[in-house]
Amino acid sequence: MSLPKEYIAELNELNKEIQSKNPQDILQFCANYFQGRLEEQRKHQWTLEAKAKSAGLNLFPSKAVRNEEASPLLFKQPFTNDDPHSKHLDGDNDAPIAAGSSSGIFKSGFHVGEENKSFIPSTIDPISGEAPQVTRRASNVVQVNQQQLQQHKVPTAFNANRRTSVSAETLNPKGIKDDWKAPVFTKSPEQLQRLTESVTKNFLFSSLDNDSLSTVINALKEVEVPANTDVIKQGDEGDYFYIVEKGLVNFYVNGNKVNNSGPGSSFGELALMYNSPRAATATAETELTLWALDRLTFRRILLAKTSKKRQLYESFLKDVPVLSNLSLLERSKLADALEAEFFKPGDIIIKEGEVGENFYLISKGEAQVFKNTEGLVSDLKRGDYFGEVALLNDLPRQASVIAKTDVEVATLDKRGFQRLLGPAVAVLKRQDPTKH
Ligand SMILES: Nc1ncnc2c1ncn2[C@@H]1O[C@@H]2COP(=O)(O)O[C@H]2[C@H]1O
Ligand SMILES: Nc1ncnc2c1ncn2[C@@H]1O[C@@H]2COP(=O)(O)O[C@H]2[C@H]1O
Repeated sequence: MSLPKEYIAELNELNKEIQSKNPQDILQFCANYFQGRLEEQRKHQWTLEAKAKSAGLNLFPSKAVRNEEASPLLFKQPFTNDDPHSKHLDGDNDAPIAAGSSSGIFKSGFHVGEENKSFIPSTIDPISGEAPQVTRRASNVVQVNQQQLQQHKVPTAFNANRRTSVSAETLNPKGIKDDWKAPVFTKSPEQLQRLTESVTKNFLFSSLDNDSLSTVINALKEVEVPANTDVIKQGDEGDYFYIVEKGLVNFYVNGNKVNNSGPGSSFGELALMYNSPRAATATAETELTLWALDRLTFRRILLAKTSKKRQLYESFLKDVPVLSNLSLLERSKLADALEAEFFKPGDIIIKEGEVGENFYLISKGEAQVFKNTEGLVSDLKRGDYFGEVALLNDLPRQASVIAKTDVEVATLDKRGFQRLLGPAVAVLKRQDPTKH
């Protein structure tokens, strides 16, 4: 008997993931991977079912009596709800969405291409780890130290090799009622103003509608961290996601400095997204002002929103030839960062000589490339890309790109381009149209 096609396709994807991530704990990696795939598929199915239902169709008649409030999910979870591994002290029992602990989608600077890695100094963590005292500066500003941060870090017996936490509660698709309410930390007008500035600098928040944005802003808690303090320790369980308002943070993996980040950036998303141990130690180089978002609000609001985009773009990205070397996880992260833009026939999408800020993939329609000196140089269709030359070489736009029909593009800004295209960058460089 030959094996089912879908099974072979899944295994091929998994093999690619394993090749690119080279995980140490193969079984845990595979478990996470398949749990992520299962959840994606289940969510997709659930969305289809909900859409069909609103159109008066019943896609799955045998499930017609499903009790939505009690069980929003269409398929059975592989582990039961009372699986001991799904319990967290904060009552959060959300499930992972994908596998691996690689670079984040939310902060610039990780996931840099090979050529950028050489800029990262390899220094040893100089941090003493001594815990200063906790002081309260104002009722709604908490000054923390390691000891206090440690209090958030629940299971003390946390084991990196434990089975991934799984339960019936996932990202809670819209419309499903439950008792969860995001925390609210009252803020002064001055805090609100500072927070709004930090939040608007962070592209993660750009996809939020007004309600979600206000939920997140309410739920953020201001945290002051003294210099030389570990905000996150590699291997711990994830509790908070952080946005940096002021100061500098260094990241260390196995004692080696791998990265740093400053105001407007964010960190601590990987463990919350993938239910994996913290991938790095984050240490305050200077005194920090951070905004902390609890794990559940992060997953329920921020992650749920980005997942929508993921569903929208993932199948398109699979068919883009230049991205064929990207792993499933890399494609998911790219999908999260893409924004749709629409053009009418004759619209100038890119103008020769201007400064380049974006990279484009055509998801619908056709466009044409013109050079002032040569006229029409090429035609572009769905799956083609443009706008890479200026970004790769720090040059002005080398040609104009004009919509021939109605065009929809998926666009990525410069930071996303450098951070998220991974192995595709080498292909883009090889195919540079100005060098052929
Ligand atoms: N090179 C890196 N590898 C892993 N994590 C990094 C890196 N640079 C920055 N980080 C951040 O460090 C954080 C540590 O906690 P998380 O794993 O939750 O999320 C991680 C990322 O946000
Ligand atoms: N022959 C060509 N010369 C220059 N740009 C081209 C050519 N063919 C296609 N292009 C695309 O047109 C884009 C114009 O903006 P960029 O220079 O950023 O990137 C360019 C390429 O993606």
